Amino acid sequence: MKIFNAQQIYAADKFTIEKQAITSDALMERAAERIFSWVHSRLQGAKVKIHLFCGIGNNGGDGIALARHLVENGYEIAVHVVNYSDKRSKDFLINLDRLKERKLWPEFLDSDCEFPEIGHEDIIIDAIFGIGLNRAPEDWVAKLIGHINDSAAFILSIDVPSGLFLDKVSDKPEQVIRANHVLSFQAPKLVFFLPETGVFLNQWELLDIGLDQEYLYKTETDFEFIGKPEVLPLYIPRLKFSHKGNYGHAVIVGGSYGKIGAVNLAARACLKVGSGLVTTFIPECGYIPLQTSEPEIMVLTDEEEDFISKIELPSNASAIGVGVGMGTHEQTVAAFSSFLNDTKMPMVIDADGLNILAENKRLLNKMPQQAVLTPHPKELERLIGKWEDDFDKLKKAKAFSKKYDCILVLKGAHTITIYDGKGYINSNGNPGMATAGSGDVLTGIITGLIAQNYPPLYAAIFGVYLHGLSGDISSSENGYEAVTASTIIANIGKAFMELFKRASPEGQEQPQ
Ligand SMILES: NC(=O)C1=CN([C@@H]2O[C@H](COP(=O)(O)OP(=O)(O)OC[C@H]3O[C@@H](n4cnc5c(N)ncnc54)[C@H](OP(=O)(O)O)[C@@H]3O)[C@@H](O)[C@H]2O)[C@@H](O)CC1
Ligand SMILES: Nc1ncnc2c1ncn2[C@@H]1O[C@H](COP(=O)(O)OP(=O)(O)O)[C@@H](O)[C@H]1O
Ligand SMILES: [K+]
Repeated sequence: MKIFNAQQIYAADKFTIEKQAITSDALMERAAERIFSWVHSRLQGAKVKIHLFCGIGNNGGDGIALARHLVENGYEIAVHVVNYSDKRSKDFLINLDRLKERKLWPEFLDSDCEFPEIGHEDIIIDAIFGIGLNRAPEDWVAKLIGHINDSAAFILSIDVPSGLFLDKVSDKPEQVIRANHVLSFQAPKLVFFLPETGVFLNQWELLDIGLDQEYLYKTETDFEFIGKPEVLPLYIPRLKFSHKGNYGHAVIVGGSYGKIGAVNLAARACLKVGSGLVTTFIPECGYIPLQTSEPEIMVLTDEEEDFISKIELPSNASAIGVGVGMGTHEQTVAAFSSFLNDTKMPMVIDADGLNILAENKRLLNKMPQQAVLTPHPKELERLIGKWEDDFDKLKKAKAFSKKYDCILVLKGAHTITIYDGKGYINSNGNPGMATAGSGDVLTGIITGLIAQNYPPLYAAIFGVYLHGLSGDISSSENGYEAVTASTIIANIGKAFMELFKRASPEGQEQPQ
């Protein structure tokens, strides 16, 4: 699903109005009707007090139009207009008049007003600012936002939490609404997924307001939200008359004394995503534990007991995952360096592989084309340097990916895969996955997919989704705390099965 920026949304709005020959007020009415039916289907006329805080632009207009629907359906409401500017939008004014025609007079709040009392069981509709926010709110508006946040009432934000910019991080977090739920129009916003801005909302949902589909389809975006519909077409089916030779030979290079487990996890993940053959290349000390615990996995060893000093691959290797648990011994650095000189095979680089690259930046130019790098935030910082905020991070990551022709997988709650100027934002996964070794599993998954001939970008996008889905199945069975890297591996099979379930008319999923 595409993630549009504010300019693109405004353009879609304009295009839709022209093509459908409707007024902008009709589009606002559509938006308000969608919000109303969402609220009404949940509250079912409950006698709960609803405070609507409405700005004077179109976001406020949505709120005012919603107020009319609520009052016509018997809800107990209080409408507070946050009068932060004289420049009221046309559709705000149209809807204000309609409200007044129904004998409902909003309370106007300004810089020297008293803020309304809000009970902790009340509901707040936040329609102060939408995607038009372009500067920090004035002091009194910021204080009002603080007052709303402190109320402990349930906050439903319209389109975006008010005070949240779409293209930068607010330097004053207390000036942003902390929404329990956001009803956003048509498409998700990038800010829902970044660590510094996503914290302002618990959940989000989309409301279809009928923006022109052709326009949305044709408009190229910088970011895409990756769910099941996006990953399914990437899947490569297994063929009846195939044999293990058709599914590639994945090699995991890594491990050091005390960290052989990382290789074990990555290699098991390679197998579980369907790699035909899996070999590990590890220091001698890992031979017996790995060979005895994982009969399906072949083991090659370094001459050194505790670390890697010279990397050698099986002759028919088809993809390499390098770096997990590898350490940064100087002989390992030398081995990795000459390995990069000699090998142009598809490669996933993680953990100490990334740390070695960051310490020896000249090696970056030796990476094979479209190498997949899977840094967590600290590793990313070592590679691309410090960033000012999450938007700057994305900009720097895109520049890095372009410079070195690599695919960057920025791991986090919403992992973002970057390539060719575009970001693919993963939709699933959970905090249970913040556990030792879950990144090693991801490295194995992506390596195992590339070994089977998935193009590296698709392997990264598909692999990240599959990893998140396996993590979600793990937590749904055992809770967040009990998710371990091994349970994620154990659920990869179920994750594949889940991918091929389709929704039945009743909304229950069935196998395809
Ligand atoms: N296609 C869609 O998705 C549809 C979207 N719709 C809705 O429209 C919303 C966008 O509406 P909007 O453009 O009127 O902007 P909004 O956020 O209400 O701000 C109002 C104005 O405030 C100003 N301003 C900015 N910052 C400020 C500040 N700190 N302090 C004071 N003033 C400030 C700035 O004007 P300026 O003063 O800069 O000229 C700005 O224009 C969108 O989020 C959605 O809810 C639907 O109605 C239907 C279809
Ligand atoms: N809060 C979270 N929500 C979703 N996924 C998460 C969360 N925290 C971590 N993960 C995922 O878990 C993995 C952790 O990777 P990493 O930090 O490299 O772990 P390790 O080094 O222990 O293997 C990443 O794929 C990341 O996206
Ligand atoms: K809002």
